[in-house]
Amino acid sequence: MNDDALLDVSDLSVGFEGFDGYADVVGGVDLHVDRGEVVTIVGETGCGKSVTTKAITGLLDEPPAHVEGDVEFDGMDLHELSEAERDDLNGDRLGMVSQNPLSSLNPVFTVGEQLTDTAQFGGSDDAGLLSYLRRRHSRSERSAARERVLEMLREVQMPDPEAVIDSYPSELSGGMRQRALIAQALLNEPDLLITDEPGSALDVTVHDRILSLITDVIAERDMSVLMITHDLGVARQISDRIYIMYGGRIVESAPTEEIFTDARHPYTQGLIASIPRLSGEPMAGGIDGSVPEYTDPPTGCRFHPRCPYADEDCRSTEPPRTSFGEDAHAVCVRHVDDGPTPTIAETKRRLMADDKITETEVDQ
Ligand SMILES: Nc1ncnc2c1ncn2[C@@H]1O[C@H](COP(=O)(O)OP(=O)(O)OP(=O)(O)O)[C@@H](O)[C@H]1O
Ligand code: NI
Repeated sequence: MNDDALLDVSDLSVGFEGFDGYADVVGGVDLHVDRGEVVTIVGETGCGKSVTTKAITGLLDEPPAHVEGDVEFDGMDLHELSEAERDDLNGDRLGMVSQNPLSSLNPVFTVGEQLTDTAQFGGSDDAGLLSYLRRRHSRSERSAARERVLEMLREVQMPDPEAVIDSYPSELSGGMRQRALIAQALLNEPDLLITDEPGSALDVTVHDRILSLITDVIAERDMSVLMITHDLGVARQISDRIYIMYGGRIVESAPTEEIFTDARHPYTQGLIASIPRLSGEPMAGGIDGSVPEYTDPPTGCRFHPRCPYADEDCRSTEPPRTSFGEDAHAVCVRHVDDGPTPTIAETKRRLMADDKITETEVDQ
């Protein structure tokens, strides 16, 4: 679809078998990240951002997950690769920083052992293979790799890197573990870095520091980045282009500034109206309601139960996708229909009016 695309995802869908039935989480996701481009996926908690990135990087167990669609990285179809080829790619050309550093670092090896393996052998986590590879490589190669790890730990501003390199993950604070993971992802100078809300599990100041670290390392490198965040303000600071996700669907995408000047989807507009800096007086509590139940999702447009413009069409039919220029689109019936065109001001007015109605109902 796009010659410049380093990562090209089309029609990705992910569901999970579970006790409550089949959860139809992600569907119809098309996205691309061009060479040198920084792209974010933004959406509320539970909207399917992590599931999307895990499906892209092959981190979901199938079953219970069912993944369909095409994922191409530099022209290679990722689903066609063997597990070994995939491991090679993952620690080498594709760096991943996950939302939960504890589950990504192995508790039984020191930070130095794990990162030095990554520096020498890429992304394999096969213990047998790793010990074989270690025996085959010389001590001088090992110590050169360790030196590289130390350098990278310094670059991510790890406090006391000489001590940290011989520590176990459990001996580090949450922020330090996150820094170790960022260092690991960058060790082999990946072409694409995928980061899933780095630091979101940490307290606000540590989170802010991790974000500013990520911003710095991105600025210093010519790599492509796919970053997940629930914070539109962060996306604005960092990215060239933004995808807005709701209920496992991409509902809008556009170059970053266009999202803020010309937001076209009522959900995007609601998110913008919730940011104090952008909207003057923000809507208290954001958009009313919560993300859908994936075992029984709303019919038609998944956003319709929360949308201040929803009508019968929205409840009964899948919304169409409308393009605006080359690189922007919105998935909302209002853009092909005669109804009111959503503007941020109008959406905010309606959402706040909805708030009031709910409050009165509660009072009674
Ligand atoms: N392994 C799994 N099995 C079943 N359901 C899952 C699994 N992983 C995720 N889900 C469900 O998929 C939905 C989307 O989850 P996901 O983690 O992608 O959200 P998110 O947008 O990353 O949210 P957050 O901002 O909180 O990280 C949730 O309802 C979640 O319960
Ligand atoms: Ni997530």
